[in-house]
Amino acid sequence: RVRLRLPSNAHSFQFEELAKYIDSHEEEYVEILRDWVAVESVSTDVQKRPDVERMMEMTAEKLKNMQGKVELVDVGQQELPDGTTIPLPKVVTAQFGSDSSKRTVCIYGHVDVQPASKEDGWATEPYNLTDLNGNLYGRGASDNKAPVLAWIHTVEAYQKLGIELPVNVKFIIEGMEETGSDGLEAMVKVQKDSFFADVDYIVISDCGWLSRRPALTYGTRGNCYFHAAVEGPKEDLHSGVHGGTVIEPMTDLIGILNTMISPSGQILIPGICEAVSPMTEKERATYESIEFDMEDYRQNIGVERLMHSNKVELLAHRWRQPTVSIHGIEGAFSDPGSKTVIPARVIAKFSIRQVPDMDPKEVEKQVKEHLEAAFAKRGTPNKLKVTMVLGAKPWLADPQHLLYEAGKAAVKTVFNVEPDLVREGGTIPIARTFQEVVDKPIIMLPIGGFDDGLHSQNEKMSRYNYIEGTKLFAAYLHEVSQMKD
Ligand SMILES: NCC(=O)N[C@@H](Cc1c[nH]cn1)C(=O)O
Ligand SMILES: [Zn+2]
Ligand SMILES: [Zn+2]
Repeated sequence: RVRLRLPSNAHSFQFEELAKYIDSHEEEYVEILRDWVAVESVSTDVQKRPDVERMMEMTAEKLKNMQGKVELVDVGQQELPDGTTIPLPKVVTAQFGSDSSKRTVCIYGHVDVQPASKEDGWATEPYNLTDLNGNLYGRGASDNKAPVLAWIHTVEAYQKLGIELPVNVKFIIEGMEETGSDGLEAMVKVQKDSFFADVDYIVISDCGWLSRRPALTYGTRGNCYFHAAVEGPKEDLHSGVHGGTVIEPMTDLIGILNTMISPSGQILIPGICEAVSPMTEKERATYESIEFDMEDYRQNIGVERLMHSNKVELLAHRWRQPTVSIHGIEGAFSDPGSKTVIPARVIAKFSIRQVPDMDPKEVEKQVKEHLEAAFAKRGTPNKLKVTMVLGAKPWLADPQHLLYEAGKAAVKTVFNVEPDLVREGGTIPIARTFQEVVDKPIIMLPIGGFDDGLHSQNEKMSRYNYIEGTKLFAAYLHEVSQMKD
């Protein structure tokens, strides 16, 4: 495609006007976030699938009302553990502008959320956006509904002010990110030469700052998610009547889970740590230069002691080392009160965050072999089945790329500081697919706060980050249009 090179003053940038418009629409932006948070679009719970579908419809509606070219793309069926299938939520795509003399930026985001209930220990109702002391509390507020809305409001602000968009903007918004972006990889492959054909850059705003300083993100960890099922008696048993006569599935399960990681956090599964690319001196120096207060971090997450006592080690273990996390056990008694039961079938859910140069296929083999050997050693008559349900690879970008220079300039415009260049411990499962299939540069441009409580109780988005973040996006589109490549 022949691209017309524009003189650098071709789009005189009206940042002040945009910022004023955004400020004056704050309450409207909060109200739409309230409507979005009210939708319990939990992708991990199939009972909530109608809510996820409704959320996708609402997203499409909003974009259609802005005269975008919008599609709700069918991405097929999800196979459930019992072998039945249900339709996956549709993926929303939208396009604003198709001027071949301009660059095209594709914004990715998601509008599904992690589960939440007041009983988990929330101070407020998780699906009722609560406005307290400058913070907007609600499930999905930061991850990822407010950032998606901030991008939509950015385009809307340009439109409403009659300022020409400096770049063409595309959106791809999904409703299954929190379970591993089911169906999206296949869709990206199918649409590589259609929807993605004219995309120059991909921008993702589904992560957070490291501190109060704005950040640009150049890496995410991947994730291999496992289910380990142990099956024993045909039904649950009374632990008084039968306890002492059967080898309990839960005892076996806890026993093998305990072989994966040492008390000090060392992964004990052979082959996992050996695959990790060693830290270079340059990387070490970069980590050393990052302003990060370990004590603030410790207090913020509320632990007595962190696993690492120096900043470089701590950041490395958040960003570029694997970790094993045990999330829960299905079939185990977990209600309040006491029940004297021997559960007949229990399924552990655990995951291992992935970093360069780990390979999920290898990890699957290593985990299965390790757990099966540990199980065999127990000499139990129970049955074990280990399944890897997600194998998402890590993503790493070149922070020297012009996209990051544009990010620095936009941060400077809005916040008048230099951003931190950071990596992210969490996973955006589709990031690596974008990198490999679409093969266009990606930047992660976060607006979430370091203390937003993603996936946790009392998740929030501050009004400050929501509004200033919208301005950041408005400035970023301008900076991308001005990049000299
Ligand atoms: N905001 C990104 C995020 O929270 N992603 C999830 C994705 C995931 C990984 N494994 C299963 N889902 C995360 O936990 O990192
Ligand atoms: Zn997210
Ligand atoms: Zn999330």
